[in-house]
Amino acid sequence: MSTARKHTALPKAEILIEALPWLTRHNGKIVVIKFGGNAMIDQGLKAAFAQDVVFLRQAGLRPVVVHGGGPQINAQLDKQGLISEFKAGLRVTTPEAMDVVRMVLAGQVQRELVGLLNEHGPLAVGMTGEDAHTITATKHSPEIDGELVDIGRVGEITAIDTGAIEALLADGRIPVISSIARSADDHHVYNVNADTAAAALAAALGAETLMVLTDVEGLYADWPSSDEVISRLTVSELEKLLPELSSGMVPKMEGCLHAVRGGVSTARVIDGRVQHSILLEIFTDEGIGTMVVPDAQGGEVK
Ligand SMILES: Nc1ncnc2c1ncn2[C@@H]1O[C@H](COP(=O)(O)OP(=O)(O)O)[C@@H](O)[C@H]1O
Ligand SMILES: CC(=O)N[C@@H](CCC(=O)OP(=O)(O)O)C(=O)O
Repeated sequence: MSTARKHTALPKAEILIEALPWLTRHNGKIVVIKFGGNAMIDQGLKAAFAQDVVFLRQAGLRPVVVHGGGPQINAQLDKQGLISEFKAGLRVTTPEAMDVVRMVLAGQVQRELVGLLNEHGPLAVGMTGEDAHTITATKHSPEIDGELVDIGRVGEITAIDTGAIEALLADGRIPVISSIARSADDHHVYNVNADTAAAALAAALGAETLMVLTDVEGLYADWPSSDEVISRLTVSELEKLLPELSSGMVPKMEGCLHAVRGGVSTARVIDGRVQHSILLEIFTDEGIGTMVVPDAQGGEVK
């Protein structure tokens, strides 16, 4: 090799070596990555997301993707002249709306992500929570102002069967999961918030990390008046903060709490609008978003 080529290759070798302790520590670990519909802004970002996920897989981790699609569902409901309404942060899902949710999540968003991942090899396999009893739910009626409210076909998760996901992981695949559940009570399918589904899957799979990609930098301490991001907090600190949070952040942070309480080592909310945010989060010591850790590891609310 010429001296000039050695010179340009050396910084690249140093970058790879810097990642070695991290790669060694996380080898074989499951990482659940939730890609929010609001973070799927353009083709470039989606392609970079796919590259990051494939990179993790090729580096020896076992990524599982759970995707959202709220804005994409809104657009399709709009086209069909159906109303989009949210209560307690959840979509009021009539039987007609459920058909649209299922079509958009499983037939559109999931297919697109599977396609992007599979540009890198025969890796991704798409499924919904309906498949192989992966997610079972019962009808969810949230309490609003002290009253139980009927919001239609919205599911509350009652059981997770990780068998199909584990079989795919054992086969070296990347499962890409839509947040739709089957019901054990009736023959209907139910709409589950994708953050909630990702967190429940992370806990059930014994994942090392849950990463939630969204359209903000992380959890803001005093939203919307300030954009100061809380970089790290413990589950107890998060629990105290939960009642103050508003709509979009509620299922995300409840999910992070559930995941870490369920044994996941860290749950992170990161900015999916930043290209390669997954790799940035992993390869920078302090991370780029908000990290939720168990109480034993201590935190700081900034
Ligand atoms: N404390 C907070 N910190 C950050 N974002 C917040 C906070 N409270 C509410 N939000 C809102 O939550 C939104 C993210 O949730 P959501 O719209 O459901 O995204 P996604 O499609 O990624 O699930 C942000 O865009 C912001 O408007
Ligand atoms: C019950 C409920 O609200 N389900 C969500 C499922 C999709 C989702 O969660 O998408 P994001 O992650 O992009 O918000 C919905 O219908 O919008």
